[in-house]
Amino acid sequence: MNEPQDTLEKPIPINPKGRSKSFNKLLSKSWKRSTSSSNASLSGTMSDHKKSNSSSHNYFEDSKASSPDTNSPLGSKFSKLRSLFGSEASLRSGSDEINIPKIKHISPLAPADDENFSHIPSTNFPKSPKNAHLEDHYHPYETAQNATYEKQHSSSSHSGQSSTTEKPPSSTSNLSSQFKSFLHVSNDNQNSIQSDELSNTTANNSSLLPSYKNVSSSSLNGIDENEELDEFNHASDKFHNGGDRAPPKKEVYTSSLKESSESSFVSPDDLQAFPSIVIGIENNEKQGVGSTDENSKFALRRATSEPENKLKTNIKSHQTSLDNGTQLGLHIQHPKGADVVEPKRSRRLRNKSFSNKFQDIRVSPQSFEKIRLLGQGDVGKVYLVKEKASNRLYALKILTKGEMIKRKKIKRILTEQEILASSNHPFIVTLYHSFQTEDYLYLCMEYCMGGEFFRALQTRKSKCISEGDARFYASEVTAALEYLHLLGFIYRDLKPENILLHKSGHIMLSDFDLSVQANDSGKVKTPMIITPPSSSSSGKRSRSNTMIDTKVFSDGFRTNSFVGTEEYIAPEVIRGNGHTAAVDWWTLGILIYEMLFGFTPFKGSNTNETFCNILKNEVTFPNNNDVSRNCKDLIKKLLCKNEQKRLGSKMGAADIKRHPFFKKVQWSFLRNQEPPLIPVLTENGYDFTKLSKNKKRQDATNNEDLDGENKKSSLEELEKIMFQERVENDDEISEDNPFHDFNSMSLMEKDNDSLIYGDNNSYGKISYTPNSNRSRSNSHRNFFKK
Ligand SMILES: Nc1ncnc2c1ncn2[C@@H]1O[C@H](COP(=O)(O)OP(=O)(O)OP(=O)(O)O)[C@@H](O)[C@H]1O
Repeated sequence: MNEPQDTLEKPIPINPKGRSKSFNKLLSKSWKRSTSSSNASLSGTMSDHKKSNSSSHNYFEDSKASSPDTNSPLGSKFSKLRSLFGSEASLRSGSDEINIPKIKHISPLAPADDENFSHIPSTNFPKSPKNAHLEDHYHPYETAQNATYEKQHSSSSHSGQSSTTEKPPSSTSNLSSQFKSFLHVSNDNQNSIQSDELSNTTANNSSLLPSYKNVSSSSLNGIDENEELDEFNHASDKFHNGGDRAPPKKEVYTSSLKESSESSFVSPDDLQAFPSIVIGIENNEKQGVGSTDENSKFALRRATSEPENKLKTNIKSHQTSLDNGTQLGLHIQHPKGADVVEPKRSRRLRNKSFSNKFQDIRVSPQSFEKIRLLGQGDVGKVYLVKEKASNRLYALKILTKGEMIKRKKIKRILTEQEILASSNHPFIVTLYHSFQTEDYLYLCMEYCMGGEFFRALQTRKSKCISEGDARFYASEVTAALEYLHLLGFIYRDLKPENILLHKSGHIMLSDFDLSVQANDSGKVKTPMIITPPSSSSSGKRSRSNTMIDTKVFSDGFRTNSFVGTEEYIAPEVIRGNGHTAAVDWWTLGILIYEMLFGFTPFKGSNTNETFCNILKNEVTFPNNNDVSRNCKDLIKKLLCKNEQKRLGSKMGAADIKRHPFFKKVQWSFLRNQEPPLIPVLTENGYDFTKLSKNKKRQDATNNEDLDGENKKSSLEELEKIMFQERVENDDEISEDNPFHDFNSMSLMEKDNDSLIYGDNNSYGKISYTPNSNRSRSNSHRNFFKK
């Protein structure tokens, strides 16, 4: 059944310096060091932060201190905060991101073709030692193809990319309601088209793409791949030049919720949105944690969330497709109609775009019992906890308010909450509760038992995986990014550390604190439904290949922040000319490369060298015949330094999904794919928390002034407070509180699939076992060979 554990490599402890952190965090830290002499402990209660008033003050010296609201019963409470940050208004609007001038020193490393850096001779660029041993991969055919493809791409110019400055997160209500409405329609229609897709996919694929076979074998057949790539490049040309675009007026969903009755029509032919109705293999028996039954399949069920009135209006029109879905064995939440009792929502929550999913807070810190520390970031810790009442396991992220104020991370957490709360996607971690106390913010999320995908990679001998397995993870990441882009968010921090593994082995994107909301104009944007040109002589449009232009949601948006993770950062971010959602497609290219080869393509011996390589070097591939031409072509197109020619820059995810590398992927059924490996909690596994103990120790437990015992008791003291403080309800938070926009709320749970606590497990050690249900063609064996 499973291959023995000893085929796994013991992961090497991560050198804290070896693996780069999200870059914005590095910059904030160095900037902070040069501007502040704070000696306050980096984590702790607000009283700790009182001590650091003088140093914190530096950050807000331009702000006018607001006088304490002596009339307010909450005045005294917030005086603690005020003493730290002066004007809360300036805090809320203040950018917490470091602008590019901070790193302008690297600009001489920019490529010679960039007009800003044309004076730098290219010979001055140090060669990455990593790249030095690599085969220079300039296959004449590929080079020619790339040239043709890029020429084709560049022919359709980018208009409307005006420069806008990044603004604090605003309500996404317009966009979100439109999108949710869109998704709602698409979900239902999705059901009706899925059966068609099932029967048509093979036919369509075979008509569009000449060969439909195992990629590992097709990789040996250069001719087939050349044809596919030719076809893709040719189709791209037609596609991007408006070739066979569906007429937008008639078939495109054009409206927000307000016009639900007339606007809910979308031709089933034209939809291939990612459905939020969950399809999957039902796991009727609830699995206890610690079950090591690798044959168990877990459905990734999500409650669909729709405003009740919308559901009622559309019940009739969608009943048929819902029924069709049921026949197909899909999990569909049938609306309860008249029985629905409106749950209580605070006034503030009612104004939020995600208010249909959440109700007033139902839990408090005391509702949870700490099991263990899962990890920690700059301003907080993530604990594995069990909810006392239900025995369910969750990951509870606890962030220290004072620390967030000092590090100007308030905007970050608001964005993170907004994204987690707005999302309803199988590959994005579910937020169950969020709340705040006097000193802390809490995000209670789905516990991703498999931990970081990065750790799973570390257990491979060569730290890499087979192409088939890389395709699996890349397709799930693409779907998650597509969804985020549709919501109007740019993720900006894709890397294996931020991809968590669900107990089922599917991915879960997490850590959205570097994300940005691209559509802050309040303008409702219209998703374009596009049908790519058919290669068949009949010219009949293929329904399974119909795509949505996700780029429309961030059109015209550019932001100048310097964010990302060193080895994953896109050239346009380094150049500082602003960047768009295309940065996410760059990072996807780096991720696929790292999955395949075990290292990133531009890593240098120091930050400057890495940036230089990113700006100057073309991606090269090790002499590795295991990787197909299609795969290399995809990576090259994603790692195109010119963001306007980069794959994904025209239609967003639709561009990527059409690439021949993904030709076998059935995008609507990603959740039904068998993951290459299943995480298992077992005493024979690895304790990754211990491995990463050097990572980001920023808190009181790392205070050099404390010895071992004192550190321990200091942490225990803090944890006591974290799990004891009283929840502050939304209405208790005054408007001048910097955390006013952080909602205390609970998900309206219809279907909670969280793990149940079992006390026979330490929850400390994880191993990854091959999925015996994954077919041979999915090459899980290769995964474990590596
Ligand atoms: N839902 C979850 N399930 C399981 N483990 C999690 C979950 N969320 C976070 N973790 C673990 O906690 C660690 C810290 O999470 P966090 O979101 O703070 O990310 P970070 O990037 O390390 O920190 P930062 O907040 O500074 O970005 C992660 O690296 C991960 O190992």
